Amino acid sequence: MVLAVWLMLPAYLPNPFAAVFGGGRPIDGGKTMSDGRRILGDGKTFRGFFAGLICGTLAGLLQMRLIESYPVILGAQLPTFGTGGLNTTIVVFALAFGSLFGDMFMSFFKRRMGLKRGAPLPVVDQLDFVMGALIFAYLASPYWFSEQFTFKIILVILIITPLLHLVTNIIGYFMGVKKEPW
Ligand SMILES: CC(C)=CCC/C(C)=C/CC/C(C)=C/CC/C(C)=C/COC[C@@H](COP(=O)(O)O)OC/C=C(\C)CC/C=C(\C)CC/C=C(\C)CCC=C(C)C
Ligand SMILES: Nc1ccn([C@@H]2O[C@H](COP(=O)(O)OP(=O)(O)OP(=O)(O)O)[C@@H](O)[C@H]2O)c(=O)n1
Ligand SMILES: [Mg+2]
Repeated sequence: MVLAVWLMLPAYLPNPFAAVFGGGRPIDGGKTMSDGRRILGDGKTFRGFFAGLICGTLAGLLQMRLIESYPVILGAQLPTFGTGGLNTTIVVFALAFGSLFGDMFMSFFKRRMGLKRGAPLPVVDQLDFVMGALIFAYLASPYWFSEQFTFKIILVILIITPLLHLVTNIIGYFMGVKKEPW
């Protein structure tokens, strides 16, 4: 489980940071589509996107520094991101970007379904950013991705993420960062 969380941290962290620092100008500019509904909604802002992207990428680069001193945590040999050098930065960036993109991508469909901003869509809300992160991480480094994201690791991610998402959202709700605890 530690491996799964380690690999996903650059994808996990953007969303809470987007929630903390989000707000201001919405990415869709307030525009609606032919169905009369917003393209993305007020829950997707430039500030949240870039704050999440920067924090997620920095987290991954920090992990690369941490691994130099602590290559093993809780008995698990920690993997590096990517194949080294620039590819490492590209993979970390891809995990953070994919996480935020996946979240936005599903917000688009939530609006098309007539769901208001903040309305829950169970399973989708918990896994949209995971799908985005995995797709972009694969595109960034197919070889590294297939080495690290084994079937078992992906299964663990699909099981623990809804749990982590729920707990984090509840924490965020009580912190006043989220309007809803989901
Ligand atoms: C171990 C268990 C069951 C729970 C631990 C939960 C935990 C460590 C939470 C971290 C605390 C935290 C980051 C609080 C932030 C509160 C906040 C600002 C929330 C607002 O954002 C909530 C939400 C917004 O995204 P949304 O658009 O999808 O609604 O964020 C969604 C949450 C995620 C995308 C997943 C976040 C997961 C983490 C931050 C995992 C952090 C894990 C660790 C620090 C290591 C834990 C170690 C092990 C071995 C589990
Ligand atoms: N790119 C982003 C993503 C998130 N957020 C902030 O983080 C909060 C939580 O994100 P999320 O739950 O995904 O947004 P919702 O408000 O639930 O909107 P949606 O129904 O589109 O998911 C948002 O309300 C918003 O304040 C942001 O500003 N910019
Ligand atoms: Mg939401």
